[in-house]
Amino acid sequence: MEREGTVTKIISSQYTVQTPDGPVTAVPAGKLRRDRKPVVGDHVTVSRIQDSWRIEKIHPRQNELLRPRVANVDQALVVTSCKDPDFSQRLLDRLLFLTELSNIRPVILLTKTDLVDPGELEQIRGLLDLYAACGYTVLESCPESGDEQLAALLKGRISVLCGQSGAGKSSLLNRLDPSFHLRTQEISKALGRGKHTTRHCELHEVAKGLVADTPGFSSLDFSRMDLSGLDRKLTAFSPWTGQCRFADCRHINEPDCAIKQAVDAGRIPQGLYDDYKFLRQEEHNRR
Ligand SMILES: Nc1nc2c(ncn2[C@@H]2O[C@H](COP(=O)(O)OP(=O)(O)OP(=O)(O)O)[C@@H](O)[C@H]2O)c(=O)[nH]1
Ligand SMILES: [Zn+2]
Repeated sequence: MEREGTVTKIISSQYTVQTPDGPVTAVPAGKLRRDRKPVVGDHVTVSRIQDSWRIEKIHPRQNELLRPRVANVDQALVVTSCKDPDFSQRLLDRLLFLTELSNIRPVILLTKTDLVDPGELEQIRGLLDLYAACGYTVLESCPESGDEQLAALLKGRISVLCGQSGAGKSSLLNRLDPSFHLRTQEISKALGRGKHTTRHCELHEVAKGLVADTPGFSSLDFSRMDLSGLDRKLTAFSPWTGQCRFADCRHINEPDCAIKQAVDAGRIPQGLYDDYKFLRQEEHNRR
């Protein structure tokens, strides 16, 4: 008997695989133990041999996040608070860059809208409207709002959350599923495990989707990253890809740059472009 499923949890060599008939505990076939071990999020084929299940095959990965180790991430919820911590466009941009560099679709999720006065909220919403206009999905989540839109977005997908400490990641997941506990670095520090913890990430069912219990992109360090493909991966730039005069345009100082023209026309948020430019120049200076 064979089944298709998704790996949701790994404890030493025991893999929990969620199948349409429910979870099974499986052990990878010998060749998978040697070469390419399954990770959480992997779509696999399991077969039943007598009383035990074996993972026979790992299906090709659509993407793979290294920290936490999760494959086939459909989306990263970029949790951005209005206050405590203060709204930061620069941080938002950097998280968008990181998710898109990893071939993961970002969803911008604004939280703590109740903590700012109406004028400030209007300003933040106005800015995020520009992100929505250039292709990003933008949602708000707060205790009073109800989270139907967010639930619909999670359903049937694998999601990772990211965002500053205190931005409201665990709060919003707890609203959707009171049993959910997001693991944080603070917790592992408190337990004295430091950053070398080898505990695996686990996927939990929330709103009929799977959500990683460890936040992603905790490091905003771009210094060892290859940013050369960033412009082609950015949702905000994608309508203009290939329209610059030079095929290898970096969209910094080049003439007839379609990206710079789109920024000047207000089609790409100026701040997002400035943050892009800053990173590319920083990368250039390191060489
Ligand atoms: N007023 C208000 N407070 C909120 C809201 N969402 C979260 N909080 C509060 O903000 C604080 C931090 O929220 P958490 O959900 O723990 O934030 P987190 O992103 O999970 O933080 P880490 O665990 O440090 O990564 C908590 O005291 C929450 O009660 C909100 O929409 N409105
Ligand atoms: Zn250009």
